[in-house]
Amino acid sequence: MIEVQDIRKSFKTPVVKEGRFSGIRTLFSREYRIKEAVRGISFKVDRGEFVGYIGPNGAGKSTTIKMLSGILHPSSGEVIIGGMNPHRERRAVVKRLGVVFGQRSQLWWDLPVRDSFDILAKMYAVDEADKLQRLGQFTELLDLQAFWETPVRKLSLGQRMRADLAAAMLHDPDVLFLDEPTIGLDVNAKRNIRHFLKLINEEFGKTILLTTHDMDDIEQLCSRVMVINEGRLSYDGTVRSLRDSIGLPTLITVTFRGPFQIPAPYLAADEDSAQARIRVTRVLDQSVTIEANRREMNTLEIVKELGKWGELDDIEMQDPDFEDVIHKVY
Ligand SMILES: Nc1ncnc2c1ncn2[C@@H]1O[C@H](COP(=O)(O)OP(=O)(O)OP(=O)(O)O)[C@@H](O)[C@H]1O
Repeated sequence: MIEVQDIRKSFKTPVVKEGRFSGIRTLFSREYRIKEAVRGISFKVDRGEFVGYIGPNGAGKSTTIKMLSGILHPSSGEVIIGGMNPHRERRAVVKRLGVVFGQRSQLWWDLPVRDSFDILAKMYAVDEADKLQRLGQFTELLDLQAFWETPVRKLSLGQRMRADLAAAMLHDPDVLFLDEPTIGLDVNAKRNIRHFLKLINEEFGKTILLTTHDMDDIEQLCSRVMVINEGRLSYDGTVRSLRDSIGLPTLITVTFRGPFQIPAPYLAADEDSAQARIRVTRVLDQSVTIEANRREMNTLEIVKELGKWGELDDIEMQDPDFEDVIHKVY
């Protein structure tokens, strides 16, 4: 559905002059700085995938999304969406794309929400019956009715984001590019947006590329995640294997039914010994909490080992916090 072949994007910006009349001198300066925002990225996204596209500030995420949606022209490389090039066949591609930039609305600021939808329906040549059918669906899913007649500038951020998402879906695109759709939202509003995104991916089969700084978005929505760092992809795979590859310890708390005995080497966790693959971090009555690295020992091995210490009654696992995993990747 999306094919990206070695895309690059450099920005040329004038070097800012210091001192008196700096503005005017910068304007007429011939000195430029080249910023390589995207430095050769390739990937494919299949129909129906929900892919997270993450990276630190300034990594090149928005620049990539802008190249994919045809807003920016790559300095080199090629983008193909649904078999078409977004620059050469802009009109046809735009019909198959929905784009949401969380920081900026595509709705008309001073007009009631309803009017923006009327304009968009005309722009995308959505016929009246389809428009009404989709609006009915979105109104129900995103509760648009409450602010249907309100000018966009008076909407809360959560309402505005719901309206923007519905607007991006009005022409029934196959592919959605979402750049920070949950930015600045409270817990409840985020949950509503995530619920909607999950639904349109799973029930309506939309292919979604999601940029976000909220790792809960990624964990709850994406099966696959791509990490961009300084303009290059540094990871492309499942969220699960990203966790595992980073090798942060999993916390496991076991409760023993009767007496139990922790072998001495596990308590005196010596980093170099083989036993250090399991480290006891807390003992409280019948429960023992250990840290183990699942890159070194799989779950079954860990449980087998713990079973030698006493009769197991209960076991609880806590994966490393995804924020911590990502912190290591960045
Ligand atoms: N129009 C532009 N002119 C010059 N430099 C630009 C332009 N757009 C982006 N850049 C630079 O390119 C780099 C990548 O920017 P981009 O907005 O793609 O990052 P990002 O990963 O989306 O960051 P963030 O998470 O902060 O939104 C940054 O150094 C940015 O300053």
